[in-house]
Amino acid sequence: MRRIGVAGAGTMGTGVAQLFAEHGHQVVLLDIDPGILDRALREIARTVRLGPLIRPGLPGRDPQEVLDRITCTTEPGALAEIDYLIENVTEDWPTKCRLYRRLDGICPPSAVFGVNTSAIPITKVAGCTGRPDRVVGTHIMNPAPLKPMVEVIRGTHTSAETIEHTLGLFRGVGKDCVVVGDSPGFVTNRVAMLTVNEAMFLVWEQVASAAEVDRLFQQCFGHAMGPLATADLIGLDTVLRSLEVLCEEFQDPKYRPCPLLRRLVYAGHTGRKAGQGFHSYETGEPVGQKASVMS
Ligand SMILES: NC(=O)c1ccc[n+]([C@@H]2O[C@H](COP(=O)([O-])OP(=O)(O)OC[C@H]3O[C@@H](n4cnc5c(N)ncnc54)[C@H](O)[C@@H]3O)[C@@H](O)[C@H]2O)c1
Repeated sequence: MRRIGVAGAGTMGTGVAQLFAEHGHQVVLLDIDPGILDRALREIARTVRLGPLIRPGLPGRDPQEVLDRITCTTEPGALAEIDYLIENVTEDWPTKCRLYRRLDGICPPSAVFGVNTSAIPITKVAGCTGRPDRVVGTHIMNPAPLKPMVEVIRGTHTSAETIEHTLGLFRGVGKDCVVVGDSPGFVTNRVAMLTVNEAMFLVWEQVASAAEVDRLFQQCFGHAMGPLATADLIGLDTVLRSLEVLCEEFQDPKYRPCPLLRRLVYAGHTGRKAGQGFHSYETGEPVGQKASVMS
């Protein structure tokens, strides 16, 4: 059993806290917003309760036992005794850098910092700390309790010991890992963000509707979800920020975000978490409706 600090209780932090608490770890869950922490606990209770339906074959768990392992806080000082941090705050460089500088002075020097970013280089994050050898990319897929693979990113200074420690931690919660080198977007998002952005341009140019684009990917290529439903699941605000990071880091306009993506984010239609993105989720399931801001 380890003490895991989880920073950020949004889409990713909620799933990461659940994953570690379900496997018997003590979790300290940090966010700046108490309302988001309350929502995270409600969501974890709901998902654990539905576990046997969502994950057939896996043992059912008692939601209260899982919740009892999670301590919520808005105070970074509560992470003073953790063994391992998994950071999932907003994909915004000043926000992440400020938090790493603060936590570097709070968390034990031996603690490893796992960076769950979509695109920011791990070596850049490590530069905000005095422990660059103990900073490693832990790109966890969404939803964290369900996806079997973690992309582990070795920054310039990440030590072999930190990589081994990280692989052991994730294997212990049932995840497989692939270790890759450092690059903006790593392997997965350097490719995936281009794909989802190009799919958005197809809708923007009225070549096809969002539902048609997704159906083609599902039925021609056998993908479980099309690129626009995937973008909705990630969160369109996070997709936009990730494309901006890729554009800035590579200085390559091929990553310029589609104007339709910006418009949806400005309208608050950030995808599944908002009930509306490229698809509508008001009934709990995508129906492939056109968002009004698209026309
Ligand atoms: N959504 C995905 O599918 C996905 C997948 C892998 C990685 N990521 C990465 O994970 C990170 C979080 O993404 P998300 O989708 O969960 O975003 P989100 O917007 O749902 O959640 C971010 C949370 O961070 C909190 N936060 C902001 N500043 C904070 C601070 N200083 N201290 C503590 N909490 C703070 C916010 O209140 C919010 O609850 C991003 O870096 C993103 O790129 C996202």
